[in-house]
Amino acid sequence: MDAFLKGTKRKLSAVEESSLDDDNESTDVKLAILSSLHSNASQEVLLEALLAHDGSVKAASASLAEDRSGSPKKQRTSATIGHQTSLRLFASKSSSEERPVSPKKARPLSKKGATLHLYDPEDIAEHTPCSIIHNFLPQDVANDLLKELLEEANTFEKISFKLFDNVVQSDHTSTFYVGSEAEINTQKHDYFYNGARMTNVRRITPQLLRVRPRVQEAVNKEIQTRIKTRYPGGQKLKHQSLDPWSPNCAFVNCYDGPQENVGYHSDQMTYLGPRAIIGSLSLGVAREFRVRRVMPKDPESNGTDDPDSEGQIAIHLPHNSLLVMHAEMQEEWKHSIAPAQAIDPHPIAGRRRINITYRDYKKMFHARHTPRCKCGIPSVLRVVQKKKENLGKYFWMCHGGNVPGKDNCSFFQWADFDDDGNPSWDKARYKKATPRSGSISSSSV
Ligand SMILES: O=C(O)CCC(=O)C(=O)O
Ligand SMILES: [Fe+2]
Repeated sequence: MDAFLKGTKRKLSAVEESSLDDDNESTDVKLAILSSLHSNASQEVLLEALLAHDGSVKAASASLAEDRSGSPKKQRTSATIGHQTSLRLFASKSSSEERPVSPKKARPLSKKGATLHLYDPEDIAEHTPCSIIHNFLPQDVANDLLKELLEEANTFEKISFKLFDNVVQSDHTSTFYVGSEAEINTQKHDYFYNGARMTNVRRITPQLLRVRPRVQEAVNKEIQTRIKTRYPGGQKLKHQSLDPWSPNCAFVNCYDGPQENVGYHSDQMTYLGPRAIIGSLSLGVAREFRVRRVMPKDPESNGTDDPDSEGQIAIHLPHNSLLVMHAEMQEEWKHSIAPAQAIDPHPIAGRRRINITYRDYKKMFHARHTPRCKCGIPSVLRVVQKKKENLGKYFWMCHGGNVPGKDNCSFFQWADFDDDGNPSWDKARYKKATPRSGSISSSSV
């Protein structure tokens, strides 16, 4: 998982109205400001509000004030899963065949500060960067996989990741599965996540292996449907790979009880390449997956843009559903698993939800090929999401500073991929260099 948001440390100054928009403040300062404005709220609630509003103290504060005034539409935690309904019931004419457009062009239905709940696969495909298949596996296959992973999950670990300036533990547990003993070794030695090596890597289990071809086939079909019906001109996106999606590893998460959650983030593209596609299978307790578009900042706006101006969309993920995160997801949207107020216990899993994200680690993005920073470790691949000037440009940067007690070496380099996402060091496949001029400091991304 990627680091969520970042800020540079500065000494706490007086709490002023003007500091509400200061993106450079550290989390501690932001929390202190929020705490002074909402003295009854716990640190946890304040941090959640800050996360939900992309680090904007002003937006977080407004939403906390609204919560306090009892507005029902501003619930931070989700209630138990609702009924299957479709937005199409309310629309006069809405069919994906009639309108082959990118979701970018579709009128946003979600509104600032509100959550739009979607259940229907067509609604989800139309309004989010995802598609979903309900009742994906034959019942016995889904149950066998669930039972196997519940057993595995007894020894999963919490992972540390960087949230603003603080390294925190996510409260849910997870483990990473790869294909062979040799791959376990390379994962443990060559690959870096949040500036450090991963220790908890396991060999893929029989049931994960059994299900993989079905996921592969379904995701490749969904990708083609997406391209034909949703992308401009029926063409794949720029930097999207031409290769069929071929998952070779799986990240498995376990959420035990309604409160275990994961905050808004984009997944790391470092070893998947740009326009990464992920097949995400949900088993056990149904939970809410939330997505929201990352809104770029207009340099003219003097920081008055609201990152939450489109609101968020909740996709309900019942047992045995396959969610495909399509090529626009990691660059243009963020996602989270929201804490729930209540859950419906599952007959096999009880309070637990298992999530498997099948991923396609690309050969040419192996950590031995990707640029190294001055710390001597493979750098992290990111994309400009906020500043309009360089929006959508990819870059490599040092993530060594995510390790407690270590600093970033400030390595920064624009990434160079061709239209099909091949990196420039892949001499056999890379087609044309995209001209990039001038040098730029990481502060302008
Ligand atoms: O649990 C889920 O459905 C999503 C998990 C996730 O976002 C991740 O592993 O990066
Ligand atoms: Fe994720």
